[in-house]
Amino acid sequence: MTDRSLPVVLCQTPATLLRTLRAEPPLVQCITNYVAMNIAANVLLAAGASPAMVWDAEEAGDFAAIAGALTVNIGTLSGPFVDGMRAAIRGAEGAGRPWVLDPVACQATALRRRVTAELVALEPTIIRGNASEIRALAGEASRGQGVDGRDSVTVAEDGARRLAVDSGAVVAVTGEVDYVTDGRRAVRIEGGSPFMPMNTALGCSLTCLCGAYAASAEEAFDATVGALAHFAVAGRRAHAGATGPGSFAPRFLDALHAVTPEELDAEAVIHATRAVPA
Ligand SMILES: Nc1ncnc2c1ncn2[C@@H]1O[C@H](COP(=O)(O)OP(=O)(O)O)[C@@H](O)[C@H]1O
Ligand SMILES: Cc1ncsc1CCOP(=O)(O)O
Ligand SMILES: [Mg+2]
Repeated sequence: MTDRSLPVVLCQTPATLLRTLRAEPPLVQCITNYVAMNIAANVLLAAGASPAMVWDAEEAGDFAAIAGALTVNIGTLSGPFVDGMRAAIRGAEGAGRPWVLDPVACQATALRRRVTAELVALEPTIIRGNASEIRALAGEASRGQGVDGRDSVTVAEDGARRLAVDSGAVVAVTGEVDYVTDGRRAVRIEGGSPFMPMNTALGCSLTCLCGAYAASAEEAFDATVGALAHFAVAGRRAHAGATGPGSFAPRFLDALHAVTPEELDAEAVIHATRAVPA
């Protein structure tokens, strides 16, 4: 890691968290969309975690109580999904487990705005979205086009800080350079690949990986940084041998699997920054 002030900002480095994740693979309940289910499950398995795409309301609450973490994604929203989300969040909270919200395309329709507002009020541990989604959640103008972000991470940083303070969640804004804040601390993470936004559901998969890291982390901030650093390092490695989004995809899975905890800390480019602007 490149920034000497990081030990002040992070209690547990990405390597520490990845070591624990691989030694005791966490069961992660992922309520995600139909596009992402298979892709995200493979991402979690490659990274070293144990995914379960369980969302029906009849069992979602019971399952959340036995999982290490829950992730909730509104990508292919419908009434039954929302019922499952409510039940799972109740189960996770009852069991004291962290849960992560992915507000896919939350700016796009009245239904998405309403459901996202309800979910944020239920106090997610972590919120992870692209810059357009985070700007919309923060009450700012969003240029998002459906599920795709069209804003820069930089313009979403102020909103992310306010959202973190107002919601109590750690907020991650992803894009070319990622930004993570809890309203007090903030870091930027470099890496990844321009082929990543050309592969559907990688953001959704990253949200699920945030859950995997949060399952055993002492702090949600460190867990979020760990998961994003893992993606950034694997993405940069995979880009090196790829000729386009198609050849990038299998290389990315291989890289998620191959990176060791020591290599993760050595290759991650993480910079601490001021959470409160001067
Ligand atoms: N231009 C880019 N260069 C490098 N990495 C990127 C780029 N755009 C997105 N990523 C990475 O892709 C992953 C998914 O982020 P993003 O595309 O913002 O989410 P979403 O798929 O939800 O819109 C993150 O790890 C992010 O850092
Ligand atoms: C294409 C699409 N349509 C509804 S959900 C979804 C996947 C979005 O995935 P991501 O937000 O990770 O790009
Ligand atoms: Mg997304």
